[in-house]
Amino acid sequence: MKHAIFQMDIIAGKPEQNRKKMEVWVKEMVEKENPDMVVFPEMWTTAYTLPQLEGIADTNGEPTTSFLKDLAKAYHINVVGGSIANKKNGKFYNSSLVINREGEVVYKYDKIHLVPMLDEPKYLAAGEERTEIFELDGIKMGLIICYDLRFPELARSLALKGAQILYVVAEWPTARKEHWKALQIARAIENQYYVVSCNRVGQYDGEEFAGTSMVIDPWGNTLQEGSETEEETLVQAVSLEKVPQIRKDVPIFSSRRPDMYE
Ligand SMILES: O=C(O)CCC(=O)C(=O)O
Repeated sequence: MKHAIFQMDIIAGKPEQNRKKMEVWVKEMVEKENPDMVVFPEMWTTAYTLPQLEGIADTNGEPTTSFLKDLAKAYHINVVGGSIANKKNGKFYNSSLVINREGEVVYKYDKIHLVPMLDEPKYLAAGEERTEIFELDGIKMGLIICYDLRFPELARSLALKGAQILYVVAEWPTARKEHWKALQIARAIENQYYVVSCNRVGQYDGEEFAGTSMVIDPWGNTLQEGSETEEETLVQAVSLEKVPQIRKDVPIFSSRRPDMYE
């Protein structure tokens, strides 16, 4: 499973321009790297322009869902579509979507942990649906959004449901960069799956974002790490045989004692 991860600098409040930028990037990537999967960051159509979402957020996932479905079909690639500001029933959500090579939406998720440090609870509604795993090219996967990374129960629940790769889409600030790295490595080691993340770079409203998108294997080795400041693409293939092997070598799932702590 070859990934192309777009560590993007987002044009604040300009969804059309960001979609255009994404389209150009996908076309280039497909020609150059022929990836199985492309991965985008959190809130990549608008950035954190939360007070101005009326008029620039999607409505019921549109137009971004159709845009990504067309891209997936045209280039026959899987798309972990980061997340977008999304208006539903009069409320704004931070919504993720995942699309397969046939252009079918295989997963939707509204961020359940809203981040107080970026004022999300003031402007957004929290998702109320439990996270689930999804499957692409026969591989079971999970997805979380940024602040969700701080809640190990969520990453563990996806491992227990069978995820072999955890995607983390983010706009994680530089101020807490060390947490970003350490938590991703911890989630990979404790769940013995791959962690593949996509964080934005650049600044908005005085906040600088940390880049440092990562691919971490189930042993906790960092296979790829993006720069802290530059817009760039990370390309990394992952081989899934490592997951059962490491789970056999260090059998934490059979050693667990949920009766003692749940
Ligand atoms: O938890 C953090 O420090 C950052 C979280 C965040 O920026 C987000 O969820 O968008």
